[in-house]
Amino acid sequence: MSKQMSHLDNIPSTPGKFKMDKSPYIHNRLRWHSSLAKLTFWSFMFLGLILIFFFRSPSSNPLPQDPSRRSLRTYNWGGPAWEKRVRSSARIRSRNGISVLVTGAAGFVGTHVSAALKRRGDGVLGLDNFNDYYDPSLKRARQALLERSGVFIVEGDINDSALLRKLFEVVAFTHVMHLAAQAGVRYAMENPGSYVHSNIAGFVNLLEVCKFANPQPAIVWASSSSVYGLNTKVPFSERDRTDQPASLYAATKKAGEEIAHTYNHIYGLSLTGLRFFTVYGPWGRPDMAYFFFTRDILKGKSISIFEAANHGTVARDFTYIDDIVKGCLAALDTAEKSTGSGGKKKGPAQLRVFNLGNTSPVPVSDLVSILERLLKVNAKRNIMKLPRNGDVQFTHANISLAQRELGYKPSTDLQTGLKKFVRWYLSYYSGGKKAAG
Ligand SMILES: O=C(O)[C@H]1O[C@H](OP(=O)(O)OP(=O)(O)OC[C@H]2O[C@@H](n3ccc(=O)[nH]c3=O)[C@H](O)[C@@H]2O)[C@H](O)[C@@H](O)[C@@H]1O
Repeated sequence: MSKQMSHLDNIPSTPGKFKMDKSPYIHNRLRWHSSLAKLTFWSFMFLGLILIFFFRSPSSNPLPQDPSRRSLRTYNWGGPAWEKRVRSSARIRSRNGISVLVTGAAGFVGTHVSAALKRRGDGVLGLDNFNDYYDPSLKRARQALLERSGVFIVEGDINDSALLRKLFEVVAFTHVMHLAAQAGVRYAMENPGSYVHSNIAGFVNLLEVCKFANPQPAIVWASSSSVYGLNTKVPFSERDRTDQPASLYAATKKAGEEIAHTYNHIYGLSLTGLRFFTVYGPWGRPDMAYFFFTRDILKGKSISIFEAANHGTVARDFTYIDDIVKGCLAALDTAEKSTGSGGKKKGPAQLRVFNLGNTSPVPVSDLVSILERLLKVNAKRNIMKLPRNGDVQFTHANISLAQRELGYKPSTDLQTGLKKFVRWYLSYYSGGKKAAG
């Protein structure tokens, strides 16, 4: 090795600069050639090893922190007992009921929608990968809640085509309520890959399986108010432009809407996208401001309240979960059948997008004041400039289309909704004994 190294040291880095005349090896060409051959051989070996390492090592992934990758672990599914649970959970128990595959069923909206469907006698089967974007024990608690009402959640990823095909083999779902997604606006800067994985690749995979299903299901799925991006005209209407997203999250939801158009156009899938406006309530998401503000106020930790340039107000059209659930069920109930079969379109199919908001934006500082009153604790407010990490200054929904077509009529104001949230929060975390994720 040391011998080779000495040769290596003597080989010029740029062959053009190699002056043969002055080389001490000029009289020993044979030895030099054999050394060169050895060097080439070892260089190739070395390169090969590097390549093997690069392609096999998990750290070669450009997004090593991607938590959704953990969801790619293999899940146990299949077998007669498993199929029996799937069938039983998806069995329709009321006249004119529907059978719905709910993706993201252990998520916030997914749990509430699954429970509501089950209550009215529809067949419901959940699917969730239980990733750890936020405290998975909260997802497990939601799962236990659903389990008690007879909803089985299959553990698996929407990117797993074999699993999805199997589910459609076992149950002829009439509808899919697609809520599995990588949520959160700010986290997209930390982990862009997880948004592409779930919101784009996962959605396409689901649509691919749905297009071949016989019968094809009607699909209702979660888009987002964030597609309105940097728009300044309020309230936001479905007819407004959606081509200036402020976050990768928003861009993936916008992409989802375009993908939905394509699958509707080519394969006759009936598709309804719901643009949710900052949904909150009991069993909510710990990554959302109202949730972690509550946790931090109770802990006496300071909270960051964003404001726009020149002390501009940052506001959200906060929408209570029960109103959102009603909108979701109405979207399922008014969804027309898909028209294709065997992967082929037979005729035009329904394609819809609706705003599901509350129509009354509330400044974030008012949200904090309401929480202070409900918690009877003063918040330590740290007013901060709105960071440029995906947040938009305000959202405000025009819901006349959803009102007309879905009978959607939100009825919970922020004060009432937060009261219900706080009651749940205090009982779930039993006075702060359990740490909120
Ligand atoms: O409506 C939507 O489409 C989106 O609503 C929420 O996104 P966001 O409205 O940003 O909700 P939060 O993250 O809970 O933020 C609420 C408000 O609090 C503000 N905020 C957030 C964090 C913080 O530390 N301080 C603060 O003032 C934000 O700027 C925002 O105005 C969800 O997180 C998204 O998944 C969803 O798609």
